[in-house]
Amino acid sequence: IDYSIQPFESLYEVYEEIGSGQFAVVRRCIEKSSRAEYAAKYIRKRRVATSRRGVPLEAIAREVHVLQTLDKHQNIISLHQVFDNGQHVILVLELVRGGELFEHISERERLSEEEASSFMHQILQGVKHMHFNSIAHLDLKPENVLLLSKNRQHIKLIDFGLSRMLTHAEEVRDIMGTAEFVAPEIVNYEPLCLATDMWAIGVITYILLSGASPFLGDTQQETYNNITAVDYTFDTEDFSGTSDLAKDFISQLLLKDARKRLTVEQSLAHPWIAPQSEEQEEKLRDAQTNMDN
Ligand SMILES: Cc1ccnnc1
Repeated sequence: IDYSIQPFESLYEVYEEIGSGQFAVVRRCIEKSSRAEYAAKYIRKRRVATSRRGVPLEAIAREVHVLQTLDKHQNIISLHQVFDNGQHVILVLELVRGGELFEHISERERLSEEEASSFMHQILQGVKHMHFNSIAHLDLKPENVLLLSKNRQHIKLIDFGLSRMLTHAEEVRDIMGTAEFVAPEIVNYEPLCLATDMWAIGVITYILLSGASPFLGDTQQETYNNITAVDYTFDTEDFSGTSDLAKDFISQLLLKDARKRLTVEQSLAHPWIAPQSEEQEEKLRDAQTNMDN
């Protein structure tokens, strides 16, 4: 995608804020020519290398490259256009109005196993597309999973600000996502890999089924200690009604040795994930077909 020359504001009408992060604000916008709605993500540029404010240009370029590489998947947000207005890079993204999976859970406290399995199945489809392209998300968490619309189960992965192309060329060690979801290799600054995402899949599944976070401590250091010790249990009353199959799925992901964790392919074949009802599969295939056309 070329950085459009015309100023963003001359081509789009900008409306209310719909999301915000450490260095980004997302606002609903409408493209004047097509009247189509999008989400404009304003990423603040880091002006001075030693500054802590804003995002370095090469990190922004990475996020754009990842979004372009992953384009057109029913479970990944799509990128429409990119602008640079001097202080910000503006990503014009597909608009997703259903809110965060995170809010959906907190409204419900916890989800049924069918609903949790369906959400995880879709997150795994998006992660499979990423891993097939040697891209690790490295910041998977319920806040980065949006529902296409309130009452539908169709989800989209967003926020590829920390995602990296993991080529064998360069080792990646210095990523730090959100404490609760990071794998032991991130806490220990060891080389990261695609399996780092699979640990986060295990943490998200645990939360969807129980409403509790497996490693969360009273301080960040305590959380990190719990993670590197892989110190978690199912015996809380939250898991009383949960199937052994679901617990088996989680326990094959929350393994300290990244090489022993289920890959995204193995996860999709796991019996707790695999038996998606035929009409559900049909719906998801239709969603992909619509994307391709
Ligand atoms: C918050 C957000 C981001 C991207 N698309 N829609 C909404």
